[in-house]
Order: sequence, then structure tokens, then C-alpha cells
Amino acid sequence: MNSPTPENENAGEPHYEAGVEPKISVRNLWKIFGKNAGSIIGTDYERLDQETVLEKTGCTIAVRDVSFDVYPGETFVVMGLSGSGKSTLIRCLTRLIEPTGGEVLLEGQDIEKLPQQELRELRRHKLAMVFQHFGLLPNRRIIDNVAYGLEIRGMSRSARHARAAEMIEMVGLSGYENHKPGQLSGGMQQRVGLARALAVDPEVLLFDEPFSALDPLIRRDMQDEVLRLQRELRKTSVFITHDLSEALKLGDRIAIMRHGELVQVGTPEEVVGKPADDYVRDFVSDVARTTVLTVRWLMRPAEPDEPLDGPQTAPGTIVSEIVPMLAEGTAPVRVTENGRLLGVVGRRDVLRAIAEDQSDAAVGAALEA
Ligand SMILES: Nc1ncnc2c1ncn2[C@@H]1O[C@H](COP(=O)(O)OP(=O)(O)OP(=O)(O)O)[C@@H](O)[C@H]1O
Repeated sequence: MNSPTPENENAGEPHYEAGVEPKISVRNLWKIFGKNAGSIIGTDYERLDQETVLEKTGCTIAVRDVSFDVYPGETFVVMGLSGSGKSTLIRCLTRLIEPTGGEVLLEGQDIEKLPQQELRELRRHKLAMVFQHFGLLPNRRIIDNVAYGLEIRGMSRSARHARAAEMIEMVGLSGYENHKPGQLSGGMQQRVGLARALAVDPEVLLFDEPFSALDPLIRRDMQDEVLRLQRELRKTSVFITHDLSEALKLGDRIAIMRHGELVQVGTPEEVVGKPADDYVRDFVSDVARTTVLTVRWLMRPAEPDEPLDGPQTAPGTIVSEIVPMLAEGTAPVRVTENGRLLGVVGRRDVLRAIAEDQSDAAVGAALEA
């Protein structure tokens, strides 16, 4: 994956090697709820805001003309406030909700055109979903819950139990195979949900606000678990959340949704460093930029009298990670790529960024001194 640059005018364009085909392509997708939903697209109503359309037609535009690509191995996060259309969008990807217009292509295949039987096969073999409310079968043991998707596929009991045991171990629940879901905590039940989704070895994992109901600490554990699994398995994932910090932590790219539309699609760094509009700017205003932005955003050419014997780092290093390097000596950190010096970042540069984060007059004044 190529790193984005602050000058990148195409924020949200995929930063993937040329020639890699997207796993999922969404093209001009619409979902309108209501009696005359089909008659809205292509008329003047399609440009009106949700409230006006509802008032005039009784229809709700839940997803409006949305397009994006998700690349193999990518975690694509869709983030937005309640009612922005996230759940509707993710359900359109599997046709759990039928789109009103547009296309969803999975590996180039238009899922809208699939007959029911093929759609069922696709849901069983290529996709797996992790839900907020776990969706576990309460009377079945954990091992049978995890093996459920394989059972539906007709796999033998011994083979599916072997696979399920592997997945249970992977999510750290060995020893609980014979428990019932009700005997496990919420966090543990969500691990079962994850193991069940992974058991079928899907092409694409869909997460619909899976951690929203969990306590903050458990939630953090589960996010770390997803990050770890993603590093190991590199599954293509679409992850829905209304939590910005979760989006920034998990997403390779983030799509920010508002009133059914995508306001910005970009890497966490782009969304925080270069918000597309005031709405996104407001959204990310509380984020400590030094924990998201990389040194690429801060680096500058070296001054003629600056020493160039400081520590080296790659342009993708998060700014906060170079603080200990700067504490060691006075020379600026050299940002290098393939042995080439791209720029330097000194103490003042980092302090200035921290001051901006904190709007801390004291730090600002110290800088001026
Ligand atoms: N079955 C339905 N019939 C009518 N309107 C619906 C239906 N489902 C969703 N909507 C409307 O579509 C819009 C988007 O809803 P959606 O549930 O997709 O948002 P969301 O971002 O997932 O919200 P939340 O985080 O609260 O689940 C909302 O205005 C909602 O009221």
C-alpha cells in the first residue's frame, strides 16, 4: 500500500498497487424506503434533503448515490451517527435489503443479478457477518455455534468440530467449547461470534457495530483482537461503527456517512489531517492528531545549519512514536525512504503539533520564547 501525502488531492482514492481489482465495488447505490421509492431516482426529488423528501413523498432516502471500492485484505470502516444509513448500506451489500438503485459487485459479479439460489450460496460461502447482538443460538454449545455455518454447508460433524475448535482457540476461548452462550460474558460471546464468522473462511467479513454493546475495556480488547486477526488473516472487511476512535484504530480507510451520503473516504490520516468539510472537521476536532498523523505530514527540508546525524525513521511512522527519539538528542529525526532523505522533523515541529492538539497556550508560549 502506498502512503498518502498531504498534497494528495484525491483523498479517498485507493492507495493500492495499480492493477489490483477491488473485492467489492459499490456503484451509485441508493436505498429508498417507502411506497413510491422506485420513482424518486432520476427526478428532482433525488437532490432534495431527506426531510423534504419524506414530507413530500413519504419516502426515506437511507442511502444516496454511494460509490466506493474495497480492496483485498483491506479493513474498510463506514462511520456515521445514528440514522446516517450505515446499517442499510451494509445490508445492501448482501441484499439482506434490496437496493433501490445502483450496483454492488463482489469480485466483479453483480449481486443484484444473482438468482436466489446463487445468492444463498454466495452468503454461505463468501460472506460472514458479525452482529452487535451476537446472534448466537442459545441452546447450542459454543462449539456447535461456531460450527454452525459449516453445518449448513453440509460438512461432517468431526470435520466441522475440528475446524471450530481451531477457531475457538484462535479467539482465546479454548476450554469453553461445551458451554452455552448464556454462560459467557458479552465480550466472550462476541469472540464466539468472531470465531463463527471466521470458521467458514469467508472472502469478506462484514461487521455491523459488533462492539457497541460492550463495556469500554472489553471493547478495547475486542478491537485489539480484530487488529491481531486482521494482521494474521488479512480478510477483506467492512466494519460499521458510530465511534470515531474505533474507526481510526481499525480502518485502513474510513468512509464518513451523513444523511445517507458519503462525505469523505480516506485513510485515518487523511480524514484527520485533511477533513473534507466542516462536518468532518468538527467530527475529528477532538482527535489528538499526533496519534494519527505520520511524520510525512510534519517533515520539512533541513535547515542549512541543522545536524543530519539524528535517528532515522520511515515516513509512515506515527508522530507520537518519534517523541522518545527526539528526547534522546538534539538533532532532528531524519525521515528516509529507500535510503533517501525525504525531510526532517525536529523537537519544535512535534511540540507545535502537540500544542495545536491541546490548544495549549502555555506550550505555544514556550515555543515562542
Ligand atoms: N425499514 C425501514 N423503513 C423505513 N425507514 C427505514 C427503515 N430502515 C431504516 N430506515 C431509515 O433509514 C435511515 C437510515 O437508517 P439506518 O438504520 O441505516 O442508519 P444507521 O446509521 O445504521 O443508524 P443506527 O446506528 O442507529 O443503526 C433512517 O432515517 C431510518 O429511519
